[in-house]
Amino acid sequence: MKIIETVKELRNELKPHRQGTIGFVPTMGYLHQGHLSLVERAKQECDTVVMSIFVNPLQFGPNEDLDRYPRDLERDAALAEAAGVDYLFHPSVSEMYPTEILTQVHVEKVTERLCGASRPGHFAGVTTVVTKLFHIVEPQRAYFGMKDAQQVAVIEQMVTDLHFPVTIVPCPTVREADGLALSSRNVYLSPEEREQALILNQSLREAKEKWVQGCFSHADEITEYVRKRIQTKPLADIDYVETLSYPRLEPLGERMGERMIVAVAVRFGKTRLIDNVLLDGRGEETCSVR
Ligand SMILES: Nc1ncnc2c1ncn2[C@@H]1O[C@H](COP(=O)(O)OP(=O)(O)OP(=O)(O)O)[C@@H](O)[C@H]1O
Ligand SMILES: CC(C)(CO)[C@@H](O)C(=O)[O-]
Ligand code: BAL
Repeated sequence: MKIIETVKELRNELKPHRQGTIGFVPTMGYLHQGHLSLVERAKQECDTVVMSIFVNPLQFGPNEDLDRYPRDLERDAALAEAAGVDYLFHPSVSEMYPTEILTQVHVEKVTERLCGASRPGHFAGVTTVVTKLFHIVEPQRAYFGMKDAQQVAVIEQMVTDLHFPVTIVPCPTVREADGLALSSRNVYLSPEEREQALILNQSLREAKEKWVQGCFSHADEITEYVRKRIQTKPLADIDYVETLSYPRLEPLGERMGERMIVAVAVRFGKTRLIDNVLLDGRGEETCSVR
């Protein structure tokens, strides 16, 4: 595996690989099995696998955890290499943003709710950096986790609207044995917070079971069920619980959608965790976006 820090060098290195399929796994590092599952899938489908590790300042709000976001390049490089990554792109902030950036990519509507509402500017930061990365790597396939289901919907929309020649491959959320979705931010949790955070997956799973059994008559009932279950945990500070259509992420209110997502963001102390479940009759594992 080669570790590359500049755009120029990566473009040069990738030239001979352009005959085959290039698969791309963008990340912010501090790798875990969730990231590695994306690499595994890319290895199955592509000739060359590029992973980026870049903690993108543009997608963090002024009071968010940019400075304390966990970083460990040495450990990440060992994990990426063992997983079979061919090129690890790890640019500096000045390499990615050499001058003040005056061009940004904004996706409308699908960015209005959920994390788009609670993290203003976040998705413009994501779509802008992903556009830059796509232009640098020029992958045929790019791999994203459904833990960030809104991110998948937003990037799919961008790629469709702007004719990016890349296929977005959504991959299932990888969880700990007890159900907690793997996240780099889990390292911030105290043992007590971690224990109480299990309510996210528990309440979403229960909601899915009840939905399958026909216990809910409309979307708002599902939201209320999950909200009440999460509220039983004293350390849980709810940012949002919503049941929306997927991938358009439109409110359903007193209706049911054919394909819905129940998405949650909850703070435990200073740590904000997200999780979701798709209600589409086909199970979360299918997770195609369209
Ligand atoms: N548990 C997981 N299962 C599958 N994919 C995941 C998981 N966690 C993250 N990913 C995916 O890995 C890619 C990089 O995500 P990122 O580096 O932000 O990791 P993260 O652990 O989600 O970090 P954080 O939760 O702190 O935002 C994204 O496509 C994300 O959806
Ligand atoms: C896609 C991404 C790497 C863009 O910075 C980030 O949002 C992430 O890690 O999900
Ligand atoms: N996984 C999304 C990146 C972020 O939280 O900023």
